[in-house]
Amino acid sequence: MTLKDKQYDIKDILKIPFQYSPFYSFLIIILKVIGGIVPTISMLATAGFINATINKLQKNNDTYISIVIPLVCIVICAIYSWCSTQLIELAEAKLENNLRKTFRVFIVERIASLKYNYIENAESCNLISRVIKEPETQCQKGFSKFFDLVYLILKILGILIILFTQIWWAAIIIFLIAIPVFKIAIKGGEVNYAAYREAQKYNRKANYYSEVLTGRDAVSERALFNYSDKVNEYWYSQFDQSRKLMRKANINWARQAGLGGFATSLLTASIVILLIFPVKSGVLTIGLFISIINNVVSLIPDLSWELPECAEVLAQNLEYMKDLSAFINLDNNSEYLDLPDKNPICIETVEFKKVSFRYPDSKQFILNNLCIKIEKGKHYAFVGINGAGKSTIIKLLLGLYEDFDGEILINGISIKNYTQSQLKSMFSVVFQDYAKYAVTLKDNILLGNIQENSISEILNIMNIIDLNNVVNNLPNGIDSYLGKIHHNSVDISGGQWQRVAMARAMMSCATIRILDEPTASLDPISESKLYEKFEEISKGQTTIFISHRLGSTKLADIIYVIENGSVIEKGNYYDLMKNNGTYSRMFESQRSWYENEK
Ligand SMILES: Nc1ncnc2c1ncn2[C@@H]1O[C@H](COP(=O)(O)OP(=O)(O)OP(=O)(O)O)[C@@H](O)[C@H]1O
Repeated sequence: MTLKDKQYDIKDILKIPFQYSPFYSFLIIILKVIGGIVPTISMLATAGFINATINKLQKNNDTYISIVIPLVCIVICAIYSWCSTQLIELAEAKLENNLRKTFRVFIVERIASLKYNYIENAESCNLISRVIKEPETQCQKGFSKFFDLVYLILKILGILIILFTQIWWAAIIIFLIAIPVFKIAIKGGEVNYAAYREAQKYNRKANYYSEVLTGRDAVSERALFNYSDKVNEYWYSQFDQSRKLMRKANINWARQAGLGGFATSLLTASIVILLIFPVKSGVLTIGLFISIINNVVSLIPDLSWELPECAEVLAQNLEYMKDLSAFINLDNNSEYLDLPDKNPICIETVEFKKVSFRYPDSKQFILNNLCIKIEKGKHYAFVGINGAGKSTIIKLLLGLYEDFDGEILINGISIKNYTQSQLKSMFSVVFQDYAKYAVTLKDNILLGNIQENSISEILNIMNIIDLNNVVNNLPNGIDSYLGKIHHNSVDISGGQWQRVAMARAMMSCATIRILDEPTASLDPISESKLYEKFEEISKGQTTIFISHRLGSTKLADIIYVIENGSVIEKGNYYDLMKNNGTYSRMFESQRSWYENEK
């Protein structure tokens, strides 16, 4: 089941749980609606029981049955209240769990199908992090609070109707005071969510600094540079901003709720005193008087705390629905969820024809009339200073951004005419910031092609890429957990992680293999050797590699030198060295790195 692209509102707080977990949603409604009627029945039964008992004791003119029936009613009501509380808790937990298994999965899938630019944009990242933060709890809470509200309204109405039949003006005053209390609570809920929304921006940053301060990824640098105090200042500043925003909202809310509570308490105390007169004149029976006092007093927490809390949570939920609407309406493409095509198209040529590109929300062109041609079976290298646009070329090639000027042709056909599944099957990439998954070595490699589950293929790739030495030193071979999370897991070296990332990319049947400088933690000679290996195992295949260390580019058939998003030089190593241009100058400045290489 999916959610439609539309504006979500109060109706959807009810619809979504029904859509994903109809049984438990229905159970919660029934239990809460009956629960709302029970206090009125209990109130009447208590009054009947007291009156019948007084009659029996004082005048002996009542039968035992008239005592027993209301007593049984009181006991049944008490049992129902107890049992329904337990059942509701259970149903709410089940509902939340079902929403976690369905609704949350839908949201996660939706994130995976979002256009790439939203993932890199700070504003949409904030929106996504708000929407993905326990969506199942948000929905369950909104739904449950709505029916808590129904429960409270039924309970209050029951008491008010009985009170109305005895002293109508008291009922009307209570009713009138409930309206502003409710309105204040709704306003408070909106303000609180707005504060939460602002606070989340700071929380995201605080969480990041907290990870730097306590996480295992930065452990070595933390010890070396001893920067904890400095980063702690960054963390505290973000945390403090968030805390102040939430505290301000909470103080406002508590002040308003307190005022409502004070007014309600004062009013109910006056009503109780005023009820003494109808009792004295015989208009109100003692049984009903005691029962009304009991229930009117119970209205104090209901009106001053429970009702506002329901309204506040609902108001917050409505704001969440606005976020959900904004999130669902972000441009997405369900094709992004497709797995790579099992029969990849063989790429003969890829051509960038006068391609210009700027990132969304940015004015600066990163690629400027870029022209490059990639032909089957050749090895290419992209070189250039930081920020020249090399990785951006790869992002466009993968179809991550579609808004560019000029043409990108694959086998002479515009890239826009290929499906995501086809594009995914054409290229395998090892990125600069490749991931280190805390799963087994085998799964680390298998993630590169989850459709292929062949151990022999994994072993073959590990052999080609010289990972066997690594495996021999692992406690459970390829089933050993890597990283730092699991007990008994092994953290391998930077260079070994790079080989694992390369092995993962090689699991794909793609016809073009791309290395986007994943070798930063290797020294120049090791990098050069790794690229040699890469070339060797990719014989007959098309490869592109990006590197700042030019020793590795000697083997490339064609080197493109990129500057400001355009090609400024093109040729093989010998052509470019003869040219005496940018490449040759860069190469000479690095020559000493390779002098000892045999
Ligand atoms: N998502 C983005 N939004 C806006 N600008 C971006 C984005 N990603 C990259 N840029 C900018 O685009 C320019 C080119 O970046 P790119 O990563 O393509 O360079 P590069 O040549 O690969 O650099 P490096 O060698 O440092 O990896 C940089 O100025 C960078 O700041």
